[in-house]
Amino acid sequence: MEISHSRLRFKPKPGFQPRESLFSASLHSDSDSEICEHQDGELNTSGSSTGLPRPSFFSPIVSSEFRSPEETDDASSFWDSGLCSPTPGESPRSRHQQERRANGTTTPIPLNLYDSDDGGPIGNVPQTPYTPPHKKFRSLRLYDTPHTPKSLLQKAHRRVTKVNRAKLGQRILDPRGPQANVNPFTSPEKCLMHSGMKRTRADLDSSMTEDSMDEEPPEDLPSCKKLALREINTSRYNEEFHEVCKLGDGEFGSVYKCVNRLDGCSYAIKKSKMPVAGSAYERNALNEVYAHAVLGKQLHVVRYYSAWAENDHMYIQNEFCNGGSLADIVAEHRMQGGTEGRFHEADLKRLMMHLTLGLRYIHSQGLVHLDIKPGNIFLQCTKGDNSPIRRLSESGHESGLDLEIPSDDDQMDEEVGVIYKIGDLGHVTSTVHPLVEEGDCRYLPAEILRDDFSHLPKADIFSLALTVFEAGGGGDLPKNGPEWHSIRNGNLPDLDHMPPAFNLMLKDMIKRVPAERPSAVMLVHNTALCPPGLKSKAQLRRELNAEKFKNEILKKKLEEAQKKSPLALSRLQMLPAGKSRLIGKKVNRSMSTQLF
Ligand SMILES: Nc1ncnc2c1ncn2[C@@H]1O[C@H](COP(=O)(O)OP(=O)(O)OP(=O)(O)O)[C@@H](O)[C@H]1O
Repeated sequence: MEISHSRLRFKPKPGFQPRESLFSASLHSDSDSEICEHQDGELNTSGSSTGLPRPSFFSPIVSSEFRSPEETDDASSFWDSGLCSPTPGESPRSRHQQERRANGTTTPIPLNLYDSDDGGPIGNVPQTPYTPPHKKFRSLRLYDTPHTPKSLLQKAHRRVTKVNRAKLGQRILDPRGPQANVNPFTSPEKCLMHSGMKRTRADLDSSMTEDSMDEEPPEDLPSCKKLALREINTSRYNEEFHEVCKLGDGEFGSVYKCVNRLDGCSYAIKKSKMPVAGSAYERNALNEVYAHAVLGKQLHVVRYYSAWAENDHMYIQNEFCNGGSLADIVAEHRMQGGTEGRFHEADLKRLMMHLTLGLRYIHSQGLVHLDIKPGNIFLQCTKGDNSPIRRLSESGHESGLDLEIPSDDDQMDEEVGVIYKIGDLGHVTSTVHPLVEEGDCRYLPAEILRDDFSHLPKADIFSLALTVFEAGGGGDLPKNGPEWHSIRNGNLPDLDHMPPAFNLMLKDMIKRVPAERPSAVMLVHNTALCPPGLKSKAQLRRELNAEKFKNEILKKKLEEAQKKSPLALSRLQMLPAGKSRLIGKKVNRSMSTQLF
């Protein structure tokens, strides 16, 4: 199977005009916005290989006239980094994908294209040059996110009051356009609460489809179109956070450890490397925010606090994971080599269980992650040693089978040791109407490349197996070639330090036929992860509660019986169990006998 070709699926609307060429009309000629359409609405962007020019509507061009020096630097460093071509008209994402593909680190990405800004009809964008965000827009922020600290809400409220409450009120009630985003991943109930009106799952699902994203919403429903980021620019980063250090760089953003000036807690704040407002990245960045807002409440998913747009950059405030990423640990292990160069049995089982619980939660919300890999797994080390490596080798070697099975209701403070968390939700999509952007090809199952999205949760299961295999010392995973295909045909070498049941479970998880792979729910109960007799704290707590409940019921029954007939009961209580009467058994009524 050929796995390195590039396709971008695109459904042009009648009267389509590339947005970038519209808002940067003063800077670029029309030739920049040439689009080459193939049959079936497929666009070929790999201009170099086909001789076809690339489309320009992904170009994240923001007029430098309107950028601050800092922004200009950020943008130019992005160009310099080689992640994106400064050539007008070239898609930064497609260019990056080409590079990753050249390095063999990714597979073709059938990216569904929309208007880069609001997913809606592009033709209704006023044909005026791009104007910088007006001051009054600063007062609008993503204040309705579930985890925004109260103080920020109050602060935002105060600012709103200062600006002009009456005017803003008019804006919020303005029927012409959206005043707050509608999260496409929220459940119908939440959306109902948000909108104050009834919406069915079908309504919501349809809001995720390509076509409906381009349609005008019905009059009585809140618009699913997005507020452009530049409309909700605010200034929070320096005002509310003290930047401690850079934690790392990703494809789209840099992540910084920051301390909130008010609550004194550390957070990981991801800042997009380049201005995303109006670019192809805006959709991706918003997708990550939507997913985090819906999923960030589970112990094994990196927690989300808030997100905002600042200088057209996207900022996402997440839980700070003090143990770094699993990829860092795997890299360290490799350097150590030998038997030290891998997770030991207990650690590997723990890793598998935590990630399975995270996936079980994500899948239960009707969503899939689609980019499970060591680089997207983060470690939280609680109580004591902050060094995950030391902690891991200690628990693996000395404490034997240190397996606890945390459940959703387990509290963080009860956990000692390492907690694994699923992060980087940029690829998350709905299972009902998926908009699939493929993740890292090393962890990707073959069916995704065939555009078979009928069992998306099983794609996560496949990636999880390979992630665990790598952490268990399975070695570098192939990016393509015969080995890549061999794994997709169900051939995974055994991890020699793991029991046969565990190796069998990994093999089940990578089965060729996705439907035959176990679900996350099944994995949680797999005896290879949860041996019989080994009960989690939560399980023990549940059983204890059930016994307490039974006791309460028995007590009540006893009290009632005592009230009804205290004498009879006391007699009964005195009788030995199983025997009603010792004297006069065969006589219908008791008789008193006179001895003298
Ligand atoms: N919550 C976090 N806590 C601690 N460190 C983090 C956190 N999130 C990210 N990092 C660090 O920042 C680096 C980059 O983050 P991340 O991978 O999420 O960025 P990205 O732009 O989404 O990358 P990509 O899309 O290429 O996977 C990570 O490798 C990790 O070291």
